[in-house]
Amino acid sequence: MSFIESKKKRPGSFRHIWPNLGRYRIWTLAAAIFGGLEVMLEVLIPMLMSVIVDGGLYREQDFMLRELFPEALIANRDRFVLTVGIIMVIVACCSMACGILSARCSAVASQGFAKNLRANLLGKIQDFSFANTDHFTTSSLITRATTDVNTVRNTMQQFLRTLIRSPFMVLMATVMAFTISPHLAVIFLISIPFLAGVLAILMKIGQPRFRKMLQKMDSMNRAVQENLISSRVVKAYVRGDYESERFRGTAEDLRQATLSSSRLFTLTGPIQMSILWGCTIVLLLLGGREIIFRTTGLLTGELVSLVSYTTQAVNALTMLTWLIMALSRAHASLVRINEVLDETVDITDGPSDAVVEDGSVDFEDVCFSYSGDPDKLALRHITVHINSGETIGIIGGTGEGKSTLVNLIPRFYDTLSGTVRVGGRDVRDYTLEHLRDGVSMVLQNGALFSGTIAQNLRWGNANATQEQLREACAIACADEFIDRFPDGYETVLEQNAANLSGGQKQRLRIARAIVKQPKILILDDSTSAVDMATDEHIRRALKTAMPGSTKIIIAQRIASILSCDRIIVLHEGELSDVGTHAELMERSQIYRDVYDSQMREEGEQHGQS
Ligand SMILES: Nc1ncnc2c1ncn2[C@@H]1O[C@H](COP(=O)(O)OP(=O)(O)OP(=O)(O)O)[C@@H](O)[C@H]1O
Repeated sequence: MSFIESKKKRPGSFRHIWPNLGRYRIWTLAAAIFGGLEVMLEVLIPMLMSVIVDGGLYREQDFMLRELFPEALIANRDRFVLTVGIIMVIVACCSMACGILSARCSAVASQGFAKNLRANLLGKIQDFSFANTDHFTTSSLITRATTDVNTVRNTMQQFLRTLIRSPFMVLMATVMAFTISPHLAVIFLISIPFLAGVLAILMKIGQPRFRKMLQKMDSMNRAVQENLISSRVVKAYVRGDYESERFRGTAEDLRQATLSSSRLFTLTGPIQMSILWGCTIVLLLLGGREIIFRTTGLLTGELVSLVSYTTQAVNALTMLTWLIMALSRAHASLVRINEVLDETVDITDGPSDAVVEDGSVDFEDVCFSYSGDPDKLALRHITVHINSGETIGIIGGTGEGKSTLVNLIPRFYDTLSGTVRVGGRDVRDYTLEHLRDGVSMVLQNGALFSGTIAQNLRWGNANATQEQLREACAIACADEFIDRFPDGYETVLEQNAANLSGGQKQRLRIARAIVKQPKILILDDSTSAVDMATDEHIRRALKTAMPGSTKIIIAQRIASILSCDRIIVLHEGELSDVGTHAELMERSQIYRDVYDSQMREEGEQHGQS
C-alpha cells in the first residue's frame, strides 16, 4: 500500500474527542471564553503601568491623559497614581478570576470527557467477541482504558487552558507592542520565529523519545499487571526475586527513557530565558537611547510596557511549545484508544427476535480457526446432532478442540464454515442476548465477583427467589458449605472469591449457571477440583432436577461422563466417534485407550492407598 493510500484510509486521530465531550461541550466553550477574557485583561496591565509611569511619575503624557481622565484628577499626582493603580488592581483581579474560571471549566470538561471516553471504551469492550479481545490482549485493554485515557485527559486539561490563551496572548502582546513603537516591536517580533524555530527542533528530537517512553511504560504496566494477577503463582514457585529483578529492569528502562525525553524539557527554560533577556537588553539599549536623545516620541513608561509585552509573548510561546510536546505524547495514547473504539466487532446480533425454545444443538460440517486461516483449523468438518434434554459428554486429549467446540454454541466465536444450530435455528439468527439467555456455560476458572454469594448466584437471573437459589445450590452441592458460613447466602466474597477453596468456587459457578434455568447447560471441565463422590452427586442431581435442559459435559476424568446418554470423542479437532459408553468401548480405539489408562491409574491409586 502506498503512503498516500494509507494516509487516505487513516481517519483523523482526534475524531472521537468531540462526540465524547457530550454534555461537557459547554464547559469546553466556557474554558475557551474565560481564557480569552483573561488574556484581554492581562494585556491591559502593562499599558496601565505605562500610564502610571508616564502620567503619574514623569508627567510626560499630559496630552494623552487629558483625553482619558478628568482635569481635576490629572492635577493631583498622588490621586492620579492611586486611581490608575486601583484600576490596575481591578483589572488584575478580573483577569485572575477569568483564569480561575477557565482552569475550573477545563478541569470539568476534561474530567467529563475522560468519564465518557472510559464508559464508551468499556461499552465497546463489552461488545467484543473473544476474537476481538484476543486481538488486543486483556492487559493492553486495561492500559488503554486507564493510563492512555489519563494521558489524554491531562493533556486536554492543559490544552483547553493554553491553546486559546497562548496564541491569543502572543497576538495581543504583538499588537500592543506595535501600537507603542512599531520599529522597536520588530526586535521582539524577530525573536518569536527564532524561539519557535528552536523549540520546533527540540520537539522533532523529542517525538521519538516520547514514543519510546510510552512503550517502556507499557512494558512496566504489563509487568505490574502480570505480577499482581499471578501473585499466588509467583509465590508458589518462589519466583519473587526473579520477578523483582525483572521489574527493576523494566523500571530502569522507563527511568532512562523518561530522563532522555525530559532532558529536552529542561533545555526549553534556558533557551526561553536567553531570548527573553537578549530582547530586553536590546530594547532597553535602543529604547533608552531614543528617550535620552529624544529622537522619537517614546516615553519611559512605554518602554517599560514594551518589555512587559515581550515577556508575556515569550512566556506564552513557551507554554504553547510545552503543550505541543505534551500533545505529541497524548497523540500516541489517542491512537491506541482509537484502535479499540474503531475495532470492528465481528459478532453482532442476528435479525430474528426469537428466543431459544428447545435445547437441541446441531453442528453441520463445522470448521473453525482462531486465526481465520483455513490451513490452521482447530475444528475440522464436525457434524453431530445433540437432542434436546440429552446429557452428552465430550472427551479428548488436551488441545483437541473440546472447549472450542462448545464456545461456538453461545457464539463466543463464529465458525469459519458450516453452521451451528440451537433449537433448530442458526445461532447467527438470534440476538446475542436471546441466544446467551438460553445457554449457561460454566468454565473451569470462570470469574466470581466481589459481593455476596446471593448476588453472585443471581447474576444470570436477577429475579430468582431465595428458594430457587437454595435448590440450585443443592444440585451443585454448594449448600453444605454455604450453610456453614455464619452469614450464609449473605457471605461477602472477596476479590476473585479468595475466601473460597477451588472446589467451593466451582460448585458456586455451577449453582449460578443452574439459577439461570438455561435450555443448554455446558460444564467445561468445571468439576475438576471437586472430589469424585461430589462430582457423581452433582451429575445425578442435574439429570433429575433439569430434565428438559440439554447438558454438555467436558471432562478430563472419564468417570465424569460414563453415565451420559452419549459421548463425543474428539481427536485433533475432528469428530472421531459418538455413541454410548458401551458402543464406544466396542468400536473406538481412542476411547478404549483413554478408558483403560484412566481405570488403570485409578486402580493403582486404590492399590497404593
Ligand atoms: N484463544 C485462542 N487463540 C488461539 N488458539 C487457541 C485459543 N484457544 C485455544 N487455542 C488452540 O486451539 C486448540 C484447541 O483448544 P481447546 O481449548 O479447544 O482444547 P481443549 O480440548 O479444550 O483442551 P483442554 O482439555 O486442555 O482444555 C489448541 O491447539 C489451542 O492451542
